Amino acid sequence: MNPIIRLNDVSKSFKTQHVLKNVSLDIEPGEIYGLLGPSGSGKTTMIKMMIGLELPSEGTVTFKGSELKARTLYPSIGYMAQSDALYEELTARENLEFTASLYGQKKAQRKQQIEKVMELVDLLPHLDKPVHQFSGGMKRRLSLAIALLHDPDVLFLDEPTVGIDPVLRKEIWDGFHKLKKDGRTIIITTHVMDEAERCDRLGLLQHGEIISSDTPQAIKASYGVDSIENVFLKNGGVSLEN
Ligand SMILES: Nc1ncnc2c1ncn2[C@@H]1O[C@H](COP(=O)(O)OP(=O)(O)OP(=O)(O)O)[C@@H](O)[C@H]1O
Repeated sequence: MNPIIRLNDVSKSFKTQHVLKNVSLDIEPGEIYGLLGPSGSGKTTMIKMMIGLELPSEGTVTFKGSELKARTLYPSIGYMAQSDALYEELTARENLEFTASLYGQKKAQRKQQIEKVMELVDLLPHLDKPVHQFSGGMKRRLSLAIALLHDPDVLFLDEPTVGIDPVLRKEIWDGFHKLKKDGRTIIITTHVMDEAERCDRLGLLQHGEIISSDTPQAIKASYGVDSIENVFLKNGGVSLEN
């Protein structure tokens, strides 16, 4: 099977700072792939390169076997950035309507799709509330709903559950697993250990390098530790959740 995304010997520098070094990675269709690493290890940079928002300094990135092209890429991906890009004065519905109009969704289809994604993130009762009245966690969930609105087959989620309590986080993860069952591919960055364990495979980033890319079980077994956190500690790193 061809990978959805392939990073081939990718390095990225900002001026003299080498953020990623010789990263090679395949993301397979239908998997939930987690990028895990300490703050500043390059997770966001890597996601941005996968969707063409940053260019590699060296190496290549391909999407479904071809070089990245906005025209083919953007209709099939959903991206949730680390900071919410919401219109605070508008209601949740108006924010969603605006995005749906950019994707050219028909009015009849829009209403149903808006309700479906708001249900998934447990915000349906707040559809007509202005966004400035939302809590931080509600804004994250609305951003996630926006990323899902055009039914993309590949989702890039940069710390989607920051500020979301554990109960709701579990519900959102149940939603991710439903999307996966539907055949979607999900690439997600996280600092949270219980989320890491819910991924099919993990890429562990440390000092700009992928130190491991495998299932959580296989990674723990190869380091002889009982938690992913301990893989970093054993590798001379720091705790991830502080
Ligand atoms: N546009 C940029 N210009 C200069 N430096 C940048 C730029 N984007 C990222 N960096 C630097 O690259 C490094 C990696 O940043 P990145 O945001 O990818 O890390 P991260 O692992 O996602 O961190 P966090 O978990 O804190 O979000 C950081 O030192 C950051 O300051």
